[in-house]
Amino acid sequence: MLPAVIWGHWGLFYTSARHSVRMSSTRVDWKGMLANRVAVVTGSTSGIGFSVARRLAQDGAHVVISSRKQQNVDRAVGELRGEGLSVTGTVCHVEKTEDRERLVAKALEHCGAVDFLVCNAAVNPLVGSTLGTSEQIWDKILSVNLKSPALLLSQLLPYMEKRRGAVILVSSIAAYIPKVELGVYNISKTALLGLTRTLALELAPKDIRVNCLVPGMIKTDFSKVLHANEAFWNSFSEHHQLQRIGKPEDCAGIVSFLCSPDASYITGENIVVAGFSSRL
Ligand SMILES: NC(=O)c1ccc[n+]([C@@H]2O[C@H](COP(=O)([O-])OP(=O)(O)OC[C@H]3O[C@@H](n4cnc5c(N)ncnc54)[C@H](O)[C@@H]3O)[C@@H](O)[C@H]2O)c1
Repeated sequence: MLPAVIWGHWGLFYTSARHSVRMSSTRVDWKGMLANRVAVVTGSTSGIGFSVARRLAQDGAHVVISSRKQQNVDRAVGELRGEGLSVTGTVCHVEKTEDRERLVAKALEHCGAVDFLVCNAAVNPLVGSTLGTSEQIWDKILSVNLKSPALLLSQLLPYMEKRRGAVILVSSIAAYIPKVELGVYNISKTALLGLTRTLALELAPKDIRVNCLVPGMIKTDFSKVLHANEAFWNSFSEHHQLQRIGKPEDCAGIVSFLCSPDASYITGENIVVAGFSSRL
């Protein structure tokens, strides 16, 4: 029973506690923690978004998968359904109004309401210096990474009210430790910290919590251009206290926790999942 006690009183120990429960012979069934809840995850056909979608569904939520290509949506939905999870999916390029409308409609098919929104989609970071960036690239990065989460939330909000739900924005350690190679991406991810706080204030009266996941270097296709670059990795890994690169699963449990009732008094926070603390 110890893991359950740990979970109840110190929610942040949830991931390891849950893991130990799964590994033990006396299994405690955690499924159902997010039962009867509906989650929308953008950019969820690969990497961190896919891992988050899988974990929310494992914890009982019905999850709506989305990203830009139908074939990727079909593959992700097929894989998770094959694991017995409750998921649906649709194409949603987060910049496109009509795609966001389609995503909202798909999410409402399950029970007419939505509980959780995880804004994970973002455009590839490597653009170089801020002052050398064209106006077109500025617009693209700010549109996908910053504006689209707010616009999607405003479209979903009427269906999230009275559900005591949660929003998770996905920033980056680049917001805390900017790297010159990442230019405008650093800025878009820093602005998400401000969006988190502003939305937390705006939505508190509706009992909707808004928090921010701040991943460090996580091994995905998105970050390959960075972690496969020896010079970049050597300079970045100087920060690391845990001597490894992160896995998408390292981010998934914390998102599930932030959606769960055990996080019901947490809002406006940034949670760094980076293998180090920028404060140490
Ligand atoms: N991997 C890392 O090291 C790292 C570090 C810090 C932050 N992040 C953040 O984590 C999030 C996920 O990144 P990842 O590493 O899992 O990348 P990934 O490339 O594995 O996944 C990104 C997903 O977003 C989708 N996507 C991209 N642009 C989109 C758009 N316009 N509309 C809809 N979907 C779109 C892709 O199809 C893909 O499914 C991003 O917000 C990224 O900024 C990643």
